[in-house]
Amino acid sequence: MINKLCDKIKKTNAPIVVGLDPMLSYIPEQVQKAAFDAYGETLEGAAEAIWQYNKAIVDAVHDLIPAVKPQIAMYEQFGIEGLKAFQKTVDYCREKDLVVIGDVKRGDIGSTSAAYAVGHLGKVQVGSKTYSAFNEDFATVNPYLGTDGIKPFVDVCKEEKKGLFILVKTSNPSSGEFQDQLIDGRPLYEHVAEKVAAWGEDHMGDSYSYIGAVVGATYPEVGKILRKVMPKSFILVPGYGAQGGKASDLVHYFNEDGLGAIVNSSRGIIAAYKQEKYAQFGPENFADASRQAVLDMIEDINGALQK
Ligand SMILES: O=c1ccn([C@@H]2O[C@H](COP(=O)(O)O)[C@@H](O)[C@H]2O)c(=O)[nH]1
Repeated sequence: MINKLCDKIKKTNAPIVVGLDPMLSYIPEQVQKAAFDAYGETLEGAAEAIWQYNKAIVDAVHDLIPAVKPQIAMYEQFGIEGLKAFQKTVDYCREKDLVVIGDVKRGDIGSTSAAYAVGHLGKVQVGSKTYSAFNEDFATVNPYLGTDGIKPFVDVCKEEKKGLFILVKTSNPSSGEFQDQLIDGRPLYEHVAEKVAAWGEDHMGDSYSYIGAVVGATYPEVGKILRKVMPKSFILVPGYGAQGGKASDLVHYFNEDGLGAIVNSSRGIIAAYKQEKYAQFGPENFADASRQAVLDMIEDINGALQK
């Protein structure tokens, strides 16, 4: 899967990932109305609205991008119906040949991590049969529990040729509270990054490891350091756009081969029609606004990389 991600980035010339983080408040009136007419103002109605919204956006942008990153929290808030919409979204994006990064941020003691890994990346055994439940290509994982919490994910990734993005330095304002704490004179995120590099050593694709890292766009100086600590790890970079990360800050997250990082934008793409810049599209053409926002993001990132 890491080779597919690299190939698709080269083919689209777009080191970006569209975050499918649907909130009802982003979904235009007409999409909500159609869903509520069919299912009422119920959890099922909400799930239908987010599914139709996602589908329209994916249809509008899939040819431009290598990958999507559905954020499971936005679906889980609607319970089982929301999770069904998550699954439909994952399946639809895979049908469109997109790499799917499940932003699920799992991680627990080993036996529990094994169940998470099976559910999101592997196959679950039911009697004599096996099923892929959610079937994402990559999942985000929290490393706080240490090696025995990560190993089950790595084992499933090896079996299935799938990958991980492990939280190393997150984009949020408070991320430094724990992640910047010095241990033996170096911040915790550097220690975690060394582990990510080590965990990935024996699960390599052609050029990059299947085991990648999350490093926020909002801490570019840290990104520059971590790129060197994990030269073979792909970096998933959230925080561009809505959280303030800028393309010019992201140049050092990439390697000299032009690969090694993939920049996420969620609200900035899926709710583009709400921005003044894309107001001419109007809510009825929300998916066209998203397409334009993707084109602008690609130009912005590539422009910075070529300078
Ligand atoms: O450090 C992190 C890790 C994950 N995220 C997730 O990425 C998106 C960002 O959404 P935007 O709308 O582009 O701000 C969201 O799903 C976060 O949970 C992150 O932001 N930072």
